[in-house]
Formats: sequence, C-alpha cells, structure tokens
Amino acid sequence: MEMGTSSSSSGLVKAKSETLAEALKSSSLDFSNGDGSSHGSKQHVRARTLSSPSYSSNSKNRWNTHIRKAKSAHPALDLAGLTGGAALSRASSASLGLSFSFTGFTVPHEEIIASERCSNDDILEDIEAATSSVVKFQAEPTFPIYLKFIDITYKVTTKGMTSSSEKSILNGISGSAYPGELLALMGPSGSGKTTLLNALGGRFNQQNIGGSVSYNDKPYSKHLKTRIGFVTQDDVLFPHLTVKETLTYTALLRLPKTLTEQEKEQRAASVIQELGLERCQDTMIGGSFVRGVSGGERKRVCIGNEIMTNPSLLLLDEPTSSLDSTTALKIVQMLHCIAKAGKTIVTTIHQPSSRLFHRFDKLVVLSRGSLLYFGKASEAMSYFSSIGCSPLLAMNPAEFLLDLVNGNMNDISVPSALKEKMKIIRLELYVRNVKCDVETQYLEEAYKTQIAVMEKMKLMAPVPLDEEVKLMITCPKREWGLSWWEQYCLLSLRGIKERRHDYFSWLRVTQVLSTAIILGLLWWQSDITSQRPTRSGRATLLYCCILGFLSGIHSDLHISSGESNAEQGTRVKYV
Ligand SMILES: Nc1ncnc2c1ncn2[C@@H]1O[C@H](COP(=O)(O)OP(=O)(O)OP(=O)(O)O)[C@@H](O)[C@H]1O
Repeated sequence: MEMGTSSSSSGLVKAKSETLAEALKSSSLDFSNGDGSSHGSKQHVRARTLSSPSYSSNSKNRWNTHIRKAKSAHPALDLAGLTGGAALSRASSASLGLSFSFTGFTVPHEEIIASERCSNDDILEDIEAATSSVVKFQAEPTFPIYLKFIDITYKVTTKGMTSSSEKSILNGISGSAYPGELLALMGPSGSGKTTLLNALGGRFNQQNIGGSVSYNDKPYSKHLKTRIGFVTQDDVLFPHLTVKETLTYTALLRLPKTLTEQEKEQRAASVIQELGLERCQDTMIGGSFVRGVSGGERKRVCIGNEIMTNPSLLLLDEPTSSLDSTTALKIVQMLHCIAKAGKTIVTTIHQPSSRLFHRFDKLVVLSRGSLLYFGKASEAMSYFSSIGCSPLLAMNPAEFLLDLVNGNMNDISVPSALKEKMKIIRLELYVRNVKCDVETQYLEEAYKTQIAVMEKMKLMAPVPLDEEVKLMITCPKREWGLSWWEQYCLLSLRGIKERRHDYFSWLRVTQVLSTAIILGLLWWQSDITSQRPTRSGRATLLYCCILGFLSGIHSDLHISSGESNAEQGTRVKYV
C-alpha cells in the first residue's frame, strides 16, 4: 500500500479510504461468516482468511484469534497521526479497531489510557471509569457516515372544520455532521428541532419533505435503518424490567444471529460497563407508578439500547431534558466520547449550560423553522458579534443565543438598524395588531448573506471516501436477529417478566378467583341429568375462554403497537 509514503493529503485520504474499504469489507465477512478478522490490508485479510483457524466452528477461538490479530495489525496501520483530516482519521482508526470502547471493539487497556481522554472534569468519574475500562467483546467496525442536508423544507397540511391550510415547519435548512462530530440542534420550543431530526433519520414520508438529505453522498435507503440509532424524547422502556434485563433483551433480539447467546449477553454487559450503569444494573427501570432508576440512568439505558448494534449515525431528541446540569453534562460528555469513536451524532438540546455548550463540535440554530446559524459551535459567538449582536454581560453562550432568537433583547446589544425596525414593528403591533418577527428576519437575512453561500459550497464537495465505500451504504441490510419463532419465545418471556407483578398481584388473583366463583355458581345445585344448564354452562365456559384468550392477545397488541408507533415503522428495533 502506498499510504505510508505519501505525504500529500489527497494521497492519504485515498489511501485511508482504501484501508477503510478493506476493513469494512472484512467486517461484512465478520457478520456473514461469524469471522472476526476484520482489520488490516487486503493481503492481511486474505492471508488471514485462508490460513487462520478463525473459520473453525468454535466461536470463542474465532474471537480470540481476531483479538490477537487486531492487536498485531495496529502498529502497521496507525494512520491517525499522519493527516490533518481529523474526522476521516478518526473514522479510519475506528474502522481499524483503534477507537474507544463505544464501538464495541476490543481495545487493550494501556492503549485506551494512552489515547485521548474523554473528560477533563472531576465530576465525570463514572463515565470516565466506563470509557477507560477494558471491553472484552468484539463487534463490527463503525461504518463512517457523512451526513449532509441541503435546503430541507417540510410542510404539513392542517385540517380545520371547514378548510385545510398548509403550514411550513422547516424553511430550507442546510448543514452537515461527519464521523467523530457532535452536532447540536438548538432553538426555542416549536422551532422545528424534532422535525429536522426526524427528517435526518428518514422517519418521514418523502412526499412532504423537500431538499436533500444524503449519507455518504447517497440518498436514504431502507438498508440504512440498521445503521441509524434514534433515541426519542420520551423513553421507550419497560418499567418492570431491570437495566440488565432491558439491555440483555435488546442484545438478544437485535444483534446478528451469527453471535451466540453468551456473546450477546457479554455485549450487553460491556454496554452496561461502557455507560457506567454497573451500580444500577439490577434496579428496575421504573415509571410513573414504580420507583426505579434516575432520569439520567434511564436516558443512558435508552442510549445503550441504540448503541448496542453499533450504529454509525446516532440521533437523539432532547437527551438532557429534565436533567440537572451535572447529569446533562455527563450525558453530553458520553455522547462526545461515542462520537470520538467514529460515529456521527446529532442531538437536539434545549438550554445547555456553558460547559455543555463547549462540548459540541457543530451547531444549528433554528427559529420558527428558519436557519439562523450553522457552523462550528466555537465560532457562533464571534459570528453573532460580527453581525452586531453581542451580550452586554458575561453570559452563557446558549442563553445568549436563545434570548436573541426569542427576541428577548435585554442585556443584548443589537445593531441600530434592527433597533429602528423593532420600534416600527412595535408601533404597528400596537396600532394595527400586525405581527412580524423582525429579529428572526434580520438574523435569517444576515446568515444568508454572510455564511449560507460558503457553507453550501462546502456541502456540495464530495465526501472523502472511495465510491466503493460510499456504495456500501446501499448494500442489503446487515444480517439481523432471530427467526420469528425465537422472537416469539423471547418476547413472551419478556412479556411475562415485565408483567409478573401484574399477573400475580392480589387484584388479579382476586379477579380470577371471583370470576371462577361466579362461573361456578352457574352449576350451583344444577341437575346434572338435565341437558339445558349444562349446555348453557358450556356456552359460558366457551365464552370465557374466548374472552380470556382475546383479552390476552389484545394487551400484547397494545404493547406491540405502542412500540411500533414509537419506532415509526422500524419494528425490528424493540421486537
Ligand atoms: N404533523 C404536524 N402537524 C401540525 N403541526 C406540526 C406537525 N409537526 C410539527 N408541527 C409543528 O411544528 C412546529 C415544530 O415542531 P417540533 O416538534 O419540531 O419543535 P421542537 O423545536 O422540537 O419543539 P420542542 O423543543 O418543544 O420539542 C411546532 O409548532 C409544531 O406544532
């Protein structure tokens, strides 16, 4: 391979891209054949696949063989330090098995300690402990996804009593997030953050949506579903299962069938370790009526459910809502670490603290569906001051941005032209009750004239991956899951575990006993020689059986439909 000698960045990018293709190709071997030999050059891979005992039926040996080879391939292929293309190098190194444990890779303990630390803060001990722990389980390398969205529009038709009207929710939003980056979507409530996140996750009917969303320069395809993780705003968890049970069921149901049950359980255990959930792994999740784990722990379980399958793109809707600032910081710090393992992360966020704000790589600021800023989070404040808007006091940047886009100009200096316009609008509003969002208009215009054109040009540039790698995104689905019968058995078991408290509650027992007594009364002192009561009794019995059977089915249908609604069609996730 020529990569080691070339010093030009384009040569390196190509070489890296080739290496990536090799690693990813070999990783697809991993899942199709259960072979662990995924790292290294083509020659490495070929030599290994031909000579290695990793094709033996003993899966333990397979993984162990792979672990040794991943380690020995490391020095030969360590490219991360050779280039300025940070994202690609991270993605490449992730694909070469050198990333943080969030990829699910085997990483030697010393290498993790020596590599980039995830946190500088003392308060993040459990996340730090988790990220510096040794993970023994091996999953496939993270496939890099370069996410780009250009001029996204979204409209809905709202139906009134007599007429229907069209409502524009998003008006031409553009931006990008690359492997290793954490993109935050910020804006006031109702600005369109969740809508944009859903659009990026391909969760909308394509007819209502305008513009383009591309993944490695390719449009959305159903094969991408298994590479995208989506953490919804509301936690979709079973309250009576423990943290360990929840993650183990997810592993058993969602990991590929090439892995043994024991390996899947091991993967669940390693996710628990990665997320720092060991202390509460035997605690029930809890819900409105059952006391369980804390809000932050619950959020981490939701994230664990999604990172279990090693998605390349992770989308999160308000992962820090209703959490205190320290817990919120822990969650974002964890996301930052997950991103550094080569994943692309997009999250909506409401009111981040200033420490939390500085963890974001990129930022999208929305107001009423319009884009007011897209760029590096670290450059947001200097951009707004360049257009004449800056805080008059020392202020949390997130607070400043939200005040600005909400039109709350106390303690904010604004350009005199905008001040004048605001005065006129206030007068109009007073005299003629005409509403106009002058601040948003000003900021939108400023963005369009100052940044939008340049950013769009950057978005038009092709992503630095070989066509071969790009095309892999359109490959048929990864091999998932169990047969329908195995799923049925596992789901029944999970259903019984989840509702054991319900089934064996005194209320349920009383209900069954009382029904039995009432039914028994039908035969009370009946004449067994006569035909009529027996017949009516049989009919009642038959009726009760049917009713019991149907009500059992109905309660299961209720849960399944809830899960499927929550997943908006991606049934396989929680099934
Ligand atoms: N299907 C729909 N029909 C009608 N209005 C909709 C629909 N979907 C979204 N909206 C409206 O679009 C706007 C943006 O909604 P969205 O949920 O994306 O906001 P958000 O920024 O995520 O808000 P929050 O931070 O409160 O969650 C809201 O005013 C919402 O009422």
